[in-house]
Amino acid sequence: MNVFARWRPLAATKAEAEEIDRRTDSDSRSLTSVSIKRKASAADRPWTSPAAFHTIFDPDDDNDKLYTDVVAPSVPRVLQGENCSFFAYGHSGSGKTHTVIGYDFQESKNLGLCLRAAKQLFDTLNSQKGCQELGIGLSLFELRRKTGFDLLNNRTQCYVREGPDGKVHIRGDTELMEGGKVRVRPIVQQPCWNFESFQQKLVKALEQRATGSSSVHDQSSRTHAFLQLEIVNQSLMDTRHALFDRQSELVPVGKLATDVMMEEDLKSVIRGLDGAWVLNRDYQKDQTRIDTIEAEKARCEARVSAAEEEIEAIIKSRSTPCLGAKMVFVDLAGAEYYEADGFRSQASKQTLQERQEGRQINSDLLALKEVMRAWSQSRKRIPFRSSTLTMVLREHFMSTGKGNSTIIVTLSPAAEHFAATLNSLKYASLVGAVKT
Ligand SMILES: Nc1ncnc2c1ncn2[C@@H]1O[C@H](COP(=O)(O)OP(=O)(O)OP(=O)(O)O)[C@@H](O)[C@H]1O
Repeated sequence: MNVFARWRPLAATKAEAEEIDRRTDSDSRSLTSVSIKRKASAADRPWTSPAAFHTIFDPDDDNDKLYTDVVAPSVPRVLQGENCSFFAYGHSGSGKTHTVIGYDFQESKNLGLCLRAAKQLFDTLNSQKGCQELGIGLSLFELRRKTGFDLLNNRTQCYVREGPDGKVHIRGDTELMEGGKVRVRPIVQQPCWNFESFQQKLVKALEQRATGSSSVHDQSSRTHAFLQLEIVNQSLMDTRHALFDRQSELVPVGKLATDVMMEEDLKSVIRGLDGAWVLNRDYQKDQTRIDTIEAEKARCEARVSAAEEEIEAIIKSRSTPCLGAKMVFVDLAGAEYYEADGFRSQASKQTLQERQEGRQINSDLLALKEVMRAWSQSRKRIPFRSSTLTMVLREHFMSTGKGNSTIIVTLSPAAEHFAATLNSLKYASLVGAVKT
């Protein structure tokens, strides 16, 4: 994995008056290591990371510089059909949201990485022959504990489930429609055909992002936010909708088939005098009933498979290689360090629920680190199931080339955040220094 680090500027507050003493060293393999110590005093021993970082950005480097060095080199690969991902990792308040999403949506130098990427994609697609009909399908959801919230669909609650095909699906509740039809909404993907509409939809959706109290500040994003940009055309969008309709048809039929089977199984046994279950000789299993519903289920499954194949065919027969390519940006929830100095005062303001949430975030991040390490080393067993966060990311890791994943660790230079900064650097250097 490519690992970058970014120091944010000191905040103009009393608490951030003192700065961490830090030094950057490049080694012969062009990867960089960093040494930090709490104070400039000679008595304080520095901690030095392994050579694990591509670049360490200074507080003066703006989002534009980061985009040019970190994300822009991946755009030609996306245009060739490859998937890429970018994760922002760091303790609460270190600058993840500023980096990935940004807080200023007007000034181009301050745009978050995802918006800048969308801008470059649109500029390139508009200037290339045969690409004018392409757009970006935007999905945006946040993950809080084990539940997703679709920010492009009024924060509809979604659930992360592994399907019988072994794939992980994120879907809302089953909705009852007019005429008794049901629908199971997947995460919404909004097609955007120009940058302005992409920006508008993103900014509106971000208004729904949840904030809460972290051990550092009160306006912390206590969720992992996933932004996916997929290159789409109208025909791909239409076929996806057809697939969702067919999946919705399958849900009640599949449930009915299970119910019928269970009912018939239950009727065909009775409890004997000794309490044990024995065959009910007075009941003959209604095999015709079972076969009828199983045949209906098989028909629905075949319709789902046909729609899936149609999507595959559209992507395979693409006249432009980038159709279906994805860029994923993840603004991870901030790691929490309760015992670290500097965090105690704010941490004591947190509710029990917020502290439990903080522990859940830490365990998600630990699981992610293990997945990244196992995946980078091409290990046979990758522990995707160890958390909901890694389950959600499974499909993405499986479809992304090794060189196409990037982690950006964001760091506070304030001495009072020393312990948290040290932890973030240790985390990132463990991922970055993996021998493949
Ligand atoms: N590189 C930077 N340049 C200027 N300001 C920054 C930078 N990084 C962060 N900030 C500012 O610091 C504050 C905290 O940043 P941000 O909200 O991005 O942190 P975070 O890591 O996402 O926190 P949390 O995990 O708690 O949501 C914001 O006011 C942000 O504008």
